[in-house]
Amino acid sequence: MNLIEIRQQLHKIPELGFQEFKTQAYLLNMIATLPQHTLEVVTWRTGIVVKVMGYASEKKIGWRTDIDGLPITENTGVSFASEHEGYMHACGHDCHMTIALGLLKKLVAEQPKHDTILYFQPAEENPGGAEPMLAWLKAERPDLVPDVIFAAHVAPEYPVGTIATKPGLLFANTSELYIDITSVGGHAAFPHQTKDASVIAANVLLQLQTIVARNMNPLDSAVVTIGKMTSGTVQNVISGAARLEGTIRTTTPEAMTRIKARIEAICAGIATGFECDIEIDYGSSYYEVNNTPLYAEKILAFAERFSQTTSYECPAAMTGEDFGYFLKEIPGALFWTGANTAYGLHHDKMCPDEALLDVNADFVHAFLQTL
Ligand SMILES: CC(=O)N[C@@H](CCC[C@H](N)C(=O)O)C(=O)O
Repeated sequence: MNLIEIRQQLHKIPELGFQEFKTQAYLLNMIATLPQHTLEVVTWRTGIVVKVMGYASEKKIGWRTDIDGLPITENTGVSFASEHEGYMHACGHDCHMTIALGLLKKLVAEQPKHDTILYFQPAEENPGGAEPMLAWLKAERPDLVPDVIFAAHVAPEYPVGTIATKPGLLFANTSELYIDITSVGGHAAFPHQTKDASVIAANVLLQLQTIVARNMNPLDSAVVTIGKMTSGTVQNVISGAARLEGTIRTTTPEAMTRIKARIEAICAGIATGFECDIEIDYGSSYYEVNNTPLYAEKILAFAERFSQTTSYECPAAMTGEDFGYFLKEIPGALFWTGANTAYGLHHDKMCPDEALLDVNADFVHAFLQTL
């Protein structure tokens, strides 16, 4: 089966974090079709670790792919659209898995010098699979912890063959943010008997906007975004409950701590002022993706030499990636790879150019041999 067919089959079965049962079964089946004499395959929850034994190994080289989808209803119109209503591979993880399978096929066909370990990691979007997967590896299978590790992420805005990364910080620290307001609802005509949760939520939303504008050094980038706000039930009832859902992004862990302290102070002040109850939950948080300079530079230099790619030293972005937890403990780097699609990540029409699959399987295979 060629890589385009594999990607299209994976695209049909997106599943949420730690529920990637069909995806895991599909990947295990594909891995089972390969000659097994150099392979060791182990599973961890819905993830898979595949070790390819090197012929004269002096180190363990890791390649990580994420495997989960998003709760988005697909609107691409492609013939191989998601068969799971309400779910979509809108962040390119179907492409990431296919590149990893293409890489594995090459490693089996041509045994590498060094042990090469592929990590099919669940739950990148939510709630985060990298941190618990690495903890399990360290506790139960330290022999499968790599000495160096790499990963790629599709980049809609770049042409296929563009390999973009940078030394140091590439992606932000992230934290989800959920704020629940509980107050007193009632009849729309008797506001004096209520404490309107919609008005309180509006105050919280506006005061949150002061954090980046007034509490952060303008030379430090940060984001506080509320992406979803819900309140009330019907037009003539004053709401007694509201919920704000968002995300925080920072370029340092210290800035994340500062922002959270400000959110808590603002919510405490509003709760006192409006006589209501406000609960904050930070959901899942990811550590920054901080590339080891040596390896980011190696990727860029190799992409410049390799016949199918060009290199671009890109700026950091406020996206998040739980691959940051691997890089917190293990040297390595993540790079963007061009996907040439008009729609951005997490868009319901995001549709990567499948030419990227073979280019990246070839590129990653050739790059890992240089280490
Ligand atoms: C590459 C990418 O788009 N990553 C996601 C990671 C989500 C982190 C978490 N669920 C959050 O929303 O904070 C991103 O949104 O950057």
